[in-house]
Amino acid sequence: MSSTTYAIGVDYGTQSGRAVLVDLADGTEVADHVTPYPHHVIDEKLPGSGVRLGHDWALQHPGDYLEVLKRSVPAVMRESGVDPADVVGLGIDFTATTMLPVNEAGEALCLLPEYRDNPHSWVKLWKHHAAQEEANLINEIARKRGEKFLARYGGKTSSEWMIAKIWQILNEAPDIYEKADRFLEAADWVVLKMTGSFTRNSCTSGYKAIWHKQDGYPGNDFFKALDPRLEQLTETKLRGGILPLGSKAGELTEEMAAAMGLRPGIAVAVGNVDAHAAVPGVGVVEPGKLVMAMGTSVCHMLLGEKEIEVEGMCGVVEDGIIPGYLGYEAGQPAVGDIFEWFVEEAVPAYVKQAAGSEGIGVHEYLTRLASAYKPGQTGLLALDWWNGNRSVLVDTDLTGLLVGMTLLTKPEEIYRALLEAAAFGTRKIVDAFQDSGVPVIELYACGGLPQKNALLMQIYADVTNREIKVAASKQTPALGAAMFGAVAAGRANGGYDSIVDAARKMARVREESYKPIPEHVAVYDKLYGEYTKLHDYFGRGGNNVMKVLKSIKEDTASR
Ligand SMILES: Nc1ncnc2c1ncn2[C@@H]1O[C@H](COP(=O)(O)OP(=O)(O)O)[C@@H](O)[C@H]1O
Ligand SMILES: O=C(CO)[C@@H](O)[C@@H](O)COP(=O)(O)O
Repeated sequence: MSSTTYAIGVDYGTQSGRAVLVDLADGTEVADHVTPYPHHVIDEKLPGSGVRLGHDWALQHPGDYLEVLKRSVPAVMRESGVDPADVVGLGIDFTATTMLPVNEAGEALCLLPEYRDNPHSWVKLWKHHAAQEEANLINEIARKRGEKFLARYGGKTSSEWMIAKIWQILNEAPDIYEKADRFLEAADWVVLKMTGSFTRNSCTSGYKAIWHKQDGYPGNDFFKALDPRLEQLTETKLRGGILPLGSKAGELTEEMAAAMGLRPGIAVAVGNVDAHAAVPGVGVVEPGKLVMAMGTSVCHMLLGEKEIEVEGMCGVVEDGIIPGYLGYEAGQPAVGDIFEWFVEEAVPAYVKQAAGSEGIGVHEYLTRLASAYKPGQTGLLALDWWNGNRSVLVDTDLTGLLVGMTLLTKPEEIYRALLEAAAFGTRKIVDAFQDSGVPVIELYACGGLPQKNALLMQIYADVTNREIKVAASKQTPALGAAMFGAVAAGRANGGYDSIVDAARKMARVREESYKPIPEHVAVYDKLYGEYTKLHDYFGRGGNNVMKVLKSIKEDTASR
């Protein structure tokens, strides 16, 4: 090993996985490579058999995750020319809960011929929302029993999480439930494949599987009250030691080292959630700084000193983001995805042609036109619920809304209203933390959107009335994951002894930031008042039209 050492971070997103090779002295990203998942998001039919999937389903192929390791890691090694002997650690971050059933050997059930035609044997992606009934029951039963864990999750658990997804498998495919030796987060499965060790990580367990550092999982009596067949779940199919972030899960096996072009025996850190890995990736290791990981969805992370109940937060987990602090998380389950929907499904042909003839993308074209409007000038207001609401209402059955259209409304005005709606959704989250006593002083942004859309970032600053600093890294979660890989290796092996040390040396924000413009803030305050009225009316039971429409739609489809 030379005096320059490196770690690799692998970031598993919704559409693709990305490996980044990082210089541990100063966080320089020496090389990166993206592998789009060959099977994409599977939401209509199973590959091979063509078995059709139900409404709100979203699956992935676990083999795609290994493809990322086998294609992207050798690619960064090749491109950089770095000697594998100088790579001391590797960390990964993942979407979550993205989970799968495995057999005793840790093999994914969907990769075995006898189970592959059953959709429940596949990886359920975080945005698989078909376990909403189970989630509703978990919340109702927990509330009735006075389970104290509910408060740690803002009063509700989500259909995106582990227990609801497991229970859906039990309800709809009891044979798959039976055959599953364990249910694993995909993050832990990939770590298992690299090291041969079964580990679970404190981040996904805490935020997504109702585990608590002091209290453990809810008791067997709670699971029995859900369904007697679930009574032993945490001792059986969820068994396994839960390790804190930065722990070494194991060492890279000979076989995987050969496939990845690395040295066997290097430290592999326990898995982490993508958004959470981004926090040290932007250099945030103290309270008061809300980190927004902005892409397909937006996740909001904040450190605090005390465990406080905040309405609709996704969770508060001790050591869940940075050891020594309570890590708070909230989120919006669609942001970039809403803009994508508009561009793909609702933009007239003339806009696409105009963008094409200028040689720019439709997002860029609409953003340029939308930038010419002042706040409030479109006369439009939207609710950002195209994929439900994660915080503060925690309800995946809510849907999108747009108010104020006239015969003169232009596509770019709608696009701007959608950007503003996303910012209003974030303001709800900021206000919920601030009003509950978890201060939000500054905002930090990372992910794809801050690099793609300056108008969006200015709107976020204006709507929240806070300065927004942007990560210097384009791959913040991967950088954070690499930092945890370096911590798993330890200083004696060329890494770091703590994530705080690693973040101080390796993370940076850009020099320029987005500052609120007072005239915009004033108009957005008024619009936010109207957003809040719509939000409460449609989201807090004043008018359940969104749910009624959904149920009529489902009844009609099943007839
Ligand atoms: N110029 C743009 N303005 C706003 N959104 C954009 C733009 N270009 C792409 N997007 C959206 O960004 C999202 C992808 O964000 P990114 O951070 O790259 O991905 P991921 O969340 O999968 O990591 C997509 O939903 C896409 O619609
Ligand atoms: O749920 C979480 C984090 O808690 C995310 O993994 C999920 O929203 C997916 O994030 P991305 O949009 O892929 O960045």
